[in-house]
Amino acid sequence: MTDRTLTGGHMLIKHRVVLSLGSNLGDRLENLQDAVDALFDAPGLTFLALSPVYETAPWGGVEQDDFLNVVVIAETLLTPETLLERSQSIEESLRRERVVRWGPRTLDIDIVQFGELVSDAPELTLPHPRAHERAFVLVPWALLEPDAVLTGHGRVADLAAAAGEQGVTRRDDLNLQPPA
Ligand SMILES: Nc1ncnc2c1ncn2[C@@H]1O[C@H](COP(=O)(O)OP(=O)(O)OP(=O)(O)O)[C@@H](O)[C@H]1O
Ligand SMILES: Nc1nc2c(c(=O)[nH]1)N=C(CO)CN2
Repeated sequence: MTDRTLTGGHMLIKHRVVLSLGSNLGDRLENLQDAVDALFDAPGLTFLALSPVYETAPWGGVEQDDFLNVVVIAETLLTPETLLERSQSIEESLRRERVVRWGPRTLDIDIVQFGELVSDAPELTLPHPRAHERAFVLVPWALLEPDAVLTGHGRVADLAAAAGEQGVTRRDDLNLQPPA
């Protein structure tokens, strides 16, 4: 969904973005809450929806603790690069450690989809190259927007069904507040 706004002679394009947040180190719920708050603290990102919290088995073959994952949907006039910088500085401020690929982390923010942009740049691949096979992304996203399409892969609810819900448990006892 794309909307164009004329501001000071510049054409700004509003994109709908889907973000995946995960944590499996420290106070996982607090890490997610801090990340949700920080994402929307600075201007340029408008909150649309937050999924319930899911507890998820680690994906990727590294033996580690279970994650808490959520999906956030927003609208933005930021460029993809600026949104990535914002996400990475939030990860750093939560002292995220990246020792092992796909290993434990206090916070991970992935840009799953940015409008319908497609990019194969290694710094920012869009849509996220592994989102279509990750139940921890697809199941929460499908709950918010079953009919959304993951660009190049199809309907999110169908992809979630194909990925299976095994290892993905909705935790209604864990509450995140939407950003203020
Ligand atoms: N869509 C994207 N969202 C976030 N980061 C991305 C994306 N595409 C490429 N990257 C790049 O991936 C790099 C490594 O990211 P990171 O360490 O978070 O990987 P990971 O979380 O271990 O694995 P994964 O990317 O499979 O979730 C980041 O520095 C970033 O530049
Ligand atoms: N369940 C789950 N597994 C993961 C996750 C995550 O957020 N949730 N993030 C990873 C980093 O890429 C690797 N594996």
